[in-house]
Amino acid sequence: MKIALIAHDKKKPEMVDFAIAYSQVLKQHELYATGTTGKKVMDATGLKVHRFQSGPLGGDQQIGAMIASNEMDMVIFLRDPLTAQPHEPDVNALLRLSDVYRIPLATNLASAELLMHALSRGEMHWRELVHQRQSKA
Ligand SMILES: O=C(CO)COP(=O)(O)O
Repeated sequence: MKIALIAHDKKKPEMVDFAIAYSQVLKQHELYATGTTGKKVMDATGLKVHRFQSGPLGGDQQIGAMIASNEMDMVIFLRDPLTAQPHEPDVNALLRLSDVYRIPLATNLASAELLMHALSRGEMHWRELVHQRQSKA
């Protein structure tokens, strides 16, 4: 599965703790991230992460583009609901596209943990069926 990891600045420590706690699950998947989040996760865990631009410089949009081509299977986006972001339209676009394409999306730590448990129980296999159907179309 392709999993996107994104965290706003005040949520980055939470993302790092999350990635450490679930590194055994995450290491079995292809990880993508916005620039700074990806660097922090890689430095803390040693996990391989494909890094896009930083969020304010277009990283959310790059991940959004993957969602729009059905190439992203899960999004963990620890967003900060208490701080205004200069790139709010990009953030909203990413959340919107996740809903358009029915991509499992967690916007806080509690939901992110539920998605990790679902992933380890094999409850995300339906995404492979989506990919198979797409490649036949
Ligand atoms: O701003 C972000 C998401 O909207 C995150 O970007 P960074 O990971 O580069 O800080």
